[in-house]
Amino acid sequence: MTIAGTDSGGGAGVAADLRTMALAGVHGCVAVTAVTVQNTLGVTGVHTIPPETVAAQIRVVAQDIGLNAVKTGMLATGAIIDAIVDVAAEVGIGRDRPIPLVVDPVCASMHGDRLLAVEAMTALRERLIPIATVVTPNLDEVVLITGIEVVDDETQRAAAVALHEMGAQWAIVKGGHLRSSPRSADILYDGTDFLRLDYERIDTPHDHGAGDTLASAMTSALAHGMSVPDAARFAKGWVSESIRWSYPLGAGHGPVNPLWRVANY
Ligand SMILES: Nc1ncnc2c1ncn2[C@@H]1O[C@H](COP(=O)(O)OP(=O)(O)O)[C@@H](O)[C@H]1O
Ligand SMILES: Cc1ncc(COP(=O)(O)OP(=O)(O)O)c(N)n1
Repeated sequence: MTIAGTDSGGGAGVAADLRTMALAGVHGCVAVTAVTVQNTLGVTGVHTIPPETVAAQIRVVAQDIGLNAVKTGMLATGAIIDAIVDVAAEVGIGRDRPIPLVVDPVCASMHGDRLLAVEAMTALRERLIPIATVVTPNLDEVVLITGIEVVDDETQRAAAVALHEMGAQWAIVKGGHLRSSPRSADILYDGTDFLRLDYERIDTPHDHGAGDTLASAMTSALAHGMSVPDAARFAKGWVSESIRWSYPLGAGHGPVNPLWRVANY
């Protein structure tokens, strides 16, 4: 299941998650948190869904279809986070529970449009991250959550340690925004070992939805029963090729393209 917002441009959020989940061989269910008015140039409107409706979407799917793994994306408000954390305890989602939880702590779009209210940062830090099986921030989110500015490998590792100490079972600090590096390397940490997930940096402005695609590929792999390190390796390869095959849609940042798996270009 993806618990996330919609993107009218179809590049990020629920649309990106469902594309990847389908191609990765799992049936994706949806709990919508917000409707965004969005294209490749940015977000111009947000309409949030009532927290009890978000919780109800999760509950009815858990009770009927069942859940093998869950991912969160744009959550919009602290009240929505509180509702998700409460229903997660009720149906068994989260670390040390039967259903693994991947938390992509989406705070803003790549254009700087706020997707999580400032008041929600405390609930994110103190309630959601502590129940995450894996948390997957980009570097802007790392600063907002931990106060650590990542500039190199050492600070990237320090951020992963801080997120683990906040309660996440595993932390992946994504290096996509570390443009000074010729590689695009993410660091995975479980409290003991660091795993570096390294890939060439692909030179394209069309990377909209990359973070969602990484997290939903990882969620799909966890739903198939893979371990977290194997799921992270799978997701890294998946998102890298999706960026390679991204396309120039609209006047801004076009979407990444998980259809590389099936399309004959
Ligand atoms: N230009 C790029 N080339 C290769 N991989 C990239 C590139 N940009 C981002 N990635 C990878 O895509 C994933 C999403 O990263 P990032 O862009 O930092 O997240 P977000 O979309 O949340 O801002 C990470 O695995 C990151 O390393
Ligand atoms: C509805 C919605 N959810 C998430 C995002 C951010 O997506 P992300 O994959 O982090 O990609 P970029 O914003 O970096 O393209 C979004 N924009 N909209």
